[in-house]
Amino acid sequence: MPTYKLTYFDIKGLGEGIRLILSYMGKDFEDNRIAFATDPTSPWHKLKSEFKYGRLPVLEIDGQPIYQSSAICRYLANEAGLLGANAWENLQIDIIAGSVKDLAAELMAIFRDRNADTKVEKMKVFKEKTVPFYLSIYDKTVKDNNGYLANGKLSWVDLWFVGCAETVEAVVEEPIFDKYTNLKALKDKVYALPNIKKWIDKRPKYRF
Ligand SMILES: N[C@@H](CCC(=O)N[C@@H](CS)C(=O)NCC(=O)O)C(=O)O
Repeated sequence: MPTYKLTYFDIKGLGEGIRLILSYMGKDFEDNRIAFATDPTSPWHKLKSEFKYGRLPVLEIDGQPIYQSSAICRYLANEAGLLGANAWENLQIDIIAGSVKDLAAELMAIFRDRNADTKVEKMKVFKEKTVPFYLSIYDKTVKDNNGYLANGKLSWVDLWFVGCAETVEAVVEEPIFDKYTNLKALKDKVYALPNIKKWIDKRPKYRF
């Protein structure tokens, strides 16, 4: 039985989908969390150079580090049975995953902004334009895809999206899942999966 150690920040963000997939697989994993802070004086900045790409999440499998959230998800999904059935189906999953990363990157850019004024302005644009742009696409996609983001069935991108979207919801301080009802149904369905429900019940509570 391989050992799993996930190092990420004490947020959901790009790491929660990995926690959800490992939970779905019924794997025990070490949930190593680092205080989320982006300023140069934070503890993370002392640790950053210890990680090959200076970014998290990093998953260690039997001590072997692997990088890039979506690559990690895809790797685990192979064993979890959460990939598409063929190259075309995997393409549909990757298209959604790539766009979720674009959304996450926009949010990270705001976190990294050291100018208080531009930060407020960028957050306003994120909340009023960026989030509705992506979420209305995903909501319609779920509606047209039998209740899932790709291929009309559960895949790793559903789990990864739900984890990221919870962070977005907390950051914009608006109940986005109430507004986008197809996404709310997707989240409820994912959280009702028995192993995931166990994780949700025991996971640490963080603001985002
Ligand atoms: N492409 C990477 C992006 C990782 C990334 O940007 N992680 C952010 C947190 S969500 C991070 O490590 N930020 C800290 C930093 O850049 O110093 C992935 O998908 O894993």
